[in-house]
Amino acid sequence: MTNTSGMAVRLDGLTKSFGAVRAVRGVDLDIAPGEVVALLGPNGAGKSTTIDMLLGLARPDHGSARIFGREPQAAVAEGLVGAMLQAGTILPDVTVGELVDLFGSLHKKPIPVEEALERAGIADLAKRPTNKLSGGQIQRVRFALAVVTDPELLVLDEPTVAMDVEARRSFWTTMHELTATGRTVLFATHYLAEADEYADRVVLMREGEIVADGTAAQIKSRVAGRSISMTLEHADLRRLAELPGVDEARHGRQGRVVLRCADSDLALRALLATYPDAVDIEVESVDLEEAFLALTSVGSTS
Ligand SMILES: Nc1ncnc2c1ncn2[C@@H]1O[C@H](COP(=O)(O)OP(=O)(O)OP(=O)(O)O)[C@@H](O)[C@H]1O
Repeated sequence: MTNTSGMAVRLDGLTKSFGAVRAVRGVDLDIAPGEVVALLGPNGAGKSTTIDMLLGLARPDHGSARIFGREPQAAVAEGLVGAMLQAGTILPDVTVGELVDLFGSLHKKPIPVEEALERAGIADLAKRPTNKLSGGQIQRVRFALAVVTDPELLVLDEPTVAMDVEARRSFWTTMHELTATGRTVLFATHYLAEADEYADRVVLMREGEIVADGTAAQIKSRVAGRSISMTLEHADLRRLAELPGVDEARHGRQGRVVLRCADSDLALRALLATYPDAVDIEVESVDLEEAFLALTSVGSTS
């Protein structure tokens, strides 16, 4: 049996430049077995370069990447890793079934082709020539190639990029079934909702560095905590802004008053003590999009 004890992924001081471009600047990241982690960041943040180094497709200038304690190439050769990358064409002049079979046969312990196609939701495409596929279907074939080796770790670079809403939903249903069996997943995405909904943990990158790492809820709360909105007659915004835990007070929609809070619990207690006539009170988290923009925009502090 394969020894897969220890961290599924361990990146230690990973650094890479392309000429003057410092693409990845000292990334440390541990991913435990069974975690589903989203790598989020704006264009050029260094996500693909990090993934390439993790898979042994690019050599770091400094630092190291390990998969279950092994060098990336060794882990890939052992079939411990399944990857779905954006780049790379799919072999033409074969059927989908033949392609997945060929790919599986290069590895030690492939699952049956039918099962890989089933897991990717393309059982009906087995006999389809690979040059007769839509963009979304090609993504699913890539996914079948990633799972046919029955890997412990799946690394997916923007897996749902060419899929419509329905295809995306069914893709994630399939992923859920896989992760329920304890597989580890690292996926890069631009869809914040996907990270929010499907990842146990979100790692935000900006300019080659990790700027936030936690559950989606923790990351949201990093950005100005929460907001409290209420109906309050004759509100004095200046005094409201001075309440403990409050950063800013403003008028919101439909005559409501909104407090942006660093500490919403503290602010709520102070609000109720000072303004008993505040009614219709709602406490809301900032959404991941606000947090993403705040934490990844150049010049923001983290
Ligand atoms: N082969 C290369 N040669 C030169 N510069 C590169 C190369 N690969 C990446 N870069 C640069 O390194 C930086 C990080 O790029 P990378 O592709 O890792 O970011 P990313 O977060 O994956 O972006 P995207 O979301 O657009 O895919 C960018 O400034 C990019 O232009």
